[in-house]
Amino acid sequence: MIDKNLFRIDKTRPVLIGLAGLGVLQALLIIGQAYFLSKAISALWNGSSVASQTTEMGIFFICFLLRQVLNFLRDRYLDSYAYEQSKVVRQQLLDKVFRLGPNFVQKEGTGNMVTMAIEGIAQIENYLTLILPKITNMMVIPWVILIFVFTQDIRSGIILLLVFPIIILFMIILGYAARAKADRQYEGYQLLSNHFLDSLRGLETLNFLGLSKKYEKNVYGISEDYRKATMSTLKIAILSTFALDFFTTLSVAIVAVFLGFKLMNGEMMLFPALTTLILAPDFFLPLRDFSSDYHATLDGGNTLKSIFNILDKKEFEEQENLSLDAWSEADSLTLTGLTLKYDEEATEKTLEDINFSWKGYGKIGVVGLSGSGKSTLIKLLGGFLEAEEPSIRVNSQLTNHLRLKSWQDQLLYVPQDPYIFHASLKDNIRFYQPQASERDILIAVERAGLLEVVKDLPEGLETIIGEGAHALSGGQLQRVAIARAFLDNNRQILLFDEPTAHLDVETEAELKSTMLPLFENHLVFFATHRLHWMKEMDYILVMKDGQIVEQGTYTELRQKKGAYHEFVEQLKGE
Ligand SMILES: Nc1ncnc2c1ncn2[C@@H]1O[C@H](COP(=O)(O)OP(=O)(O)OP(=O)(O)O)[C@@H](O)[C@H]1O
Repeated sequence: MIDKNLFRIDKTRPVLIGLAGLGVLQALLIIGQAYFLSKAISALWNGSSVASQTTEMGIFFICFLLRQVLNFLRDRYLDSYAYEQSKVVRQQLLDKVFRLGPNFVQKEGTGNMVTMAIEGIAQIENYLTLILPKITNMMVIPWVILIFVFTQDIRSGIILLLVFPIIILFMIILGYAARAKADRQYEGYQLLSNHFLDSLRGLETLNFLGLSKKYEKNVYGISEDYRKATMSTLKIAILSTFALDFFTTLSVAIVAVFLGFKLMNGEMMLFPALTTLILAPDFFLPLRDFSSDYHATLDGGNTLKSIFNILDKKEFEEQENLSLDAWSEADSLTLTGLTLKYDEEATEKTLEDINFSWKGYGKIGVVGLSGSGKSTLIKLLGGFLEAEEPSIRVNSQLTNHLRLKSWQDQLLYVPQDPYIFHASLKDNIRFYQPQASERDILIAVERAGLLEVVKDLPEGLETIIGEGAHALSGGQLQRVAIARAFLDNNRQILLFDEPTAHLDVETEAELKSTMLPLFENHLVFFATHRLHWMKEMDYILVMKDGQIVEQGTYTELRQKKGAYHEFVEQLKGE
């Protein structure tokens, strides 16, 4: 009955034990309330004066007050416990997502990850505050009350005992139905999050293609499905509350009827009958509480399950930490028979039998048709992806991925579509070098051909760019990423993935003359379709269908008239 995932949250066990102890205390107070109230009423019934019952009434009120105080303190503690623990879960989720890398987020869907980390965590907080006390109350309070009822009237005790499993059975049946519905609802919710973000991101394209109306209907359709799934979960929730209320009320009524008969036949005194009758609804109350909140907690339970599924995902294998000082002429990188799949279940390998070796500094061009695996190779070198077997050797260390601190500390990666943070242009440029001076930033800006752009910006370098702020063109964004590279000369390994794809020929030519000196005394991997860069490269890798089909210097490849030559001809023909 208890969600196993709860035990993966820190301190759940001691909290549950503490709550169980509180449950016993609560049950004793409930009994105290019923006992002293019945005592006072039966004494009054038997003709005693009100003044003579002040002690009983006083104890009744003390029990009542203590219950409220206990509930208040418990809720306060649980609020802060749930808040702290959900914060921990969020942190664990974010840490894990960072370790799993961008490919994981792409697979799961950014929208889904964002809602999971924001709204999902709020649902977990709600789940923890509701579910923990309800479970413990349900497991403790009815049994303490039942023992007491048996001491007062065995027949009433038997009735309560018999009805309890029937109600539990109903709860289980309806709970399963509700869970199935809630699972569907959660799937709908994930789909909706991803779809909504996807549509927002693609708004420009959709508008351009005249498809925005169609997509609007699509988003509407998905949100309608989600609404229907929610309503159908609610129907089950309402049905189960009704069923539970019906059964408990009926059972209390049966107890009352039997007690009434006994009273009329003179087989029982008013005091025990009244105590039993007052306690009967309290016997069922924890069950009703649990059931009425059960549905409200299903979302939280589902999110917790999804987050733990992510936390259990296999990470890049731990490697002995590579100790690599600044990359130098003496260092070497070797890939031997390297294969890679994006998805473990996929049958096709994205990179296959990659063999390549390099020592020291150098400029390595990576060319190939679209989809040939250039970006994948660059991502592997950036430590975002993992090879199937340990087939990467950095100096003497063999590894299957390059997510190694001393490698990544030297890395500078300029992707096809660089990410620009919502921050000033200046902060975006000095991303790898937060301490860089204004003067150095301006030099980098000039070398990246951004000077004119900076002059046109309303607040120059201080202009806030990125989402929700001043928008830059694709080419300008790429130049911001290149300026980052100009600014940080300490990073020895430079990875470029189509860094000039969005630039016009003139701007690219200008940039090329400033970028090439930057490549000196660095290890550079430069993936591109623009073949004029290849003349400047020391070595070229030609990729096709995930394999390096040819490699060598520019002159060697030109003379060979093999795959590179074919590729050049193919591009000319396009
Ligand atoms: N995140 C991903 N998950 C699964 N498959 C992927 C992913 N990214 C790329 N692929 C697949 O891997 C193969 C190689 O893609 P890659 O992006 O490396 O090619 P590329 O040569 O860089 O192409 P382009 O020049 O168009 O950027 C393609 O078949 C692509 O569909």
